[in-house]
Amino acid sequence: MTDQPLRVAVLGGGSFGTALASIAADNGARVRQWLRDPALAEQINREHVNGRYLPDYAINPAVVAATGMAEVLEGADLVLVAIPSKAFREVVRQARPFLAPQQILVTTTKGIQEEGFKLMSQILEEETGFAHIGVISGPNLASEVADKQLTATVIASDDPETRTRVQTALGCDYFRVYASNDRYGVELGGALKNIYAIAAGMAAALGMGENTRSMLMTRALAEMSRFAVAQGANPMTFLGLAGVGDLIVTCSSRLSRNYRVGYALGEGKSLDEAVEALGQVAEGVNTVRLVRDKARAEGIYMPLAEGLYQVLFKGVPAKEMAKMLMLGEQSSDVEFVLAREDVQRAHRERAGETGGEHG
Ligand SMILES: NC(=O)c1ccc[n+]([C@@H]2O[C@H](COP(=O)([O-])OP(=O)(O)OC[C@H]3O[C@@H](n4cnc5c(N)ncnc54)[C@H](O)[C@@H]3O)[C@@H](O)[C@H]2O)c1
Ligand SMILES: O=P(O)(O)OC[C@H](O)CO
Repeated sequence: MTDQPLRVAVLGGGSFGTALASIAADNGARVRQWLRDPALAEQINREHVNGRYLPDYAINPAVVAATGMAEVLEGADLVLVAIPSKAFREVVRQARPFLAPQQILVTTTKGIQEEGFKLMSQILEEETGFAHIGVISGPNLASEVADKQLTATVIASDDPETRTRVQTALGCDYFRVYASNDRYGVELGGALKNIYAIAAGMAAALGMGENTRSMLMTRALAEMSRFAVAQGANPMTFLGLAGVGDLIVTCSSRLSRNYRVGYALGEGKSLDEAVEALGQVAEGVNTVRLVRDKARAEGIYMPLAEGLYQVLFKGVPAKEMAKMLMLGEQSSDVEFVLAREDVQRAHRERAGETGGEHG
């Protein structure tokens, strides 16, 4: 009896979906990719290039693209869903009639659904009720993955079969796949870092230096962890690839779409102009609004998210906001070591002793 190759289906014809499809094919899987645009599907099949999203990289010729859900999903062992958050549920619903419970369903999408503040793996679970559900997230700029630059990612699932099958399907000599059982933390990290990538792009366009970038990234990590703890997630996950790893790459690279939107805003473009010039989805624009609203509703201190919200949606100039943030509370460096409340209490006590002298 011969071993059947793994059968992988990728939903989405964007840059990351395409890069992952090519890796799976490099590893010997039978790969089918679903996308909406018949001309792009034809180009992938004929020229082995995705001219719209990854024009400069060759795709493994074994990847077969198609616009029919049924033919792509038929017999698939592993389904990777790489669709922007706004269309994610709609596409999963389209796929649902062709899915089966033994399949492994994995999201790569770093975004949040507004209704119910749902992460994409929660949507996979709600729409299918299947047991094998996971999340891929990490410092993974798609064009670098397509260029076979040495890269690492995380597969997060509480299901060991999902973790090991994805590690086998995608792990190779240029792409390492580390495992986590904190699906919520890994997924939340991927969504939250997009907010701070916009801020980092903005800071770069305003000519701010390396100290500023380092402060921004580190305070972003503190803010992300604070939010995660409030949502019941394990903040330790943010020490890994899907937390600090992804934060570093997305806050440092012009290859990041979120960083580029921030950069355009820092150059004085309006949000509409910045998004239009990008021509792709920067998930952070929507995420900042959702996270800021949730933080306010739940009383979570998130000055960076609030400041960015004011710049993006309320017309506050980015430079003004940076100045205001520098005059905000000087709280604890690492809140797991020294609680923020302890710093605040010490300031209040000192102010009481000195009759309000600045602490
Ligand atoms: N691009 C990256 O570097 C990268 C890296 C890691 C993770 N991700 C995440 O993976 C997800 C997918 O990213 P991507 O870069 O592959 O693609 P993308 O976000 O640019 O778009 C994905 C694809 O979805 C399609 N699409 C959009 N709306 C649709 C709809 N209503 N119905 C059907 N298809 C629709 C687009 O046509 C495109 O082919 C993103 O949400 C992103 O957060 C991206
Ligand atoms: O292009 P972005 O900003 O969506 O970021 C891409 C990836 O998330 C980087 O890991």
